[in-house]
Amino acid sequence: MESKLALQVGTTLDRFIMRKQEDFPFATGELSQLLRDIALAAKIVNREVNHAGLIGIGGAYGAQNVQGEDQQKLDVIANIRFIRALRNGGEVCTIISEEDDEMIQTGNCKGKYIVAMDPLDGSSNIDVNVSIGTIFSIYRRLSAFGEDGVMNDCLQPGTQQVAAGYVIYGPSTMMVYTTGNGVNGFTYEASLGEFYLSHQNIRIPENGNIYSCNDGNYWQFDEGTRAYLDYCRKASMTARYTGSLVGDFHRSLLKGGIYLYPATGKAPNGKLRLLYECNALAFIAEQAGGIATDGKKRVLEIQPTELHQRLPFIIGSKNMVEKAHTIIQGQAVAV
Ligand SMILES: O=P(O)(O)OC[C@H]1O[C@](O)(COP(=O)(O)O)[C@@H](O)[C@@H]1O
Ligand SMILES: [Mg+2]
Ligand SMILES: [Mg+2]
Repeated sequence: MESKLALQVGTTLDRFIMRKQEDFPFATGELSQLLRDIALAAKIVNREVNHAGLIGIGGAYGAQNVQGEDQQKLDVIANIRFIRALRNGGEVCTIISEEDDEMIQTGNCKGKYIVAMDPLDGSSNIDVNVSIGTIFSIYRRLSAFGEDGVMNDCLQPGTQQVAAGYVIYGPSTMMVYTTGNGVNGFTYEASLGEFYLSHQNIRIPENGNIYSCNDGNYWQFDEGTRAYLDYCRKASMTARYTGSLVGDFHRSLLKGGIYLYPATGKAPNGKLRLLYECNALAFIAEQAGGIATDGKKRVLEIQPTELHQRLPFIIGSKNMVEKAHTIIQGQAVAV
């Protein structure tokens, strides 16, 4: 048995998963296999994202999803790829997807896990070659084996996640995830078809100088949020907003920063979805030393009531999110 040396940068994702499994004497390998299934689907979607313009899979699909958003072809293709990989992998009994109104039963009644996913995040950026992503949350089922998963299995608070992560399809493709023991990032080497450990034990800087928010909504935000954005400007902080949650969060994770998608007149409950966008990133942020809230409450403690529920979202460096709270809640004035 190979000695328990620290895992080196350049370790394959497969080996990393295997080695981490050894840390759990009672682990039975299903979660490890599920993480591999997600990585497999990510490799396929990565290829399609890279070639979208060449093989005519850019652009609109011509239908709307349950959110009333126009689906892009890649939203639908990524959804199919991930569902297929999770179904064939056999570890998942039920899937919640941004692109499907209802729970998706995979038929794997012995499957231990529930996956909530945003198959393609940042859809408005697909055709303009800006980073996009996939977001996933993994829960253990609560209901008895042998049956399909039920709504209760799917409406668990974020604190119950056993693993969560995202894939970013950008200048390089990376998979970043946590199983509750820190956050690690793997970069995809397409010519070898492997993800390699490139960012070990990621810690989000407690402070940063970058704020990320769709400023075009400024006059739709409440007074507190406007006061915080005024503070960011007066403090000459740097504004960065790509319009892809995964891309904007990934930058904050590595460099420090804060991302906000507050409630607006158009989206009074916020735009982002608790089950398959915010819970996963909140788990990652907290595991990396950051904070994620709905402006008041810790996202992970929110009890979900609907599959596609939305919430206002603030996430990022600890001191920056705390500062935002004090200004937004009117306990401090902008400088
Ligand atoms: O265009 P807006 O209103 O700024 O919204 C951008 C936000 O919406 C999203 O695109 C929503 O995610 P989807 O693309 O998965 O629907 C986020 O990635 C992004 O942060
Ligand atoms: Mg999304
Ligand atoms: Mg999406």
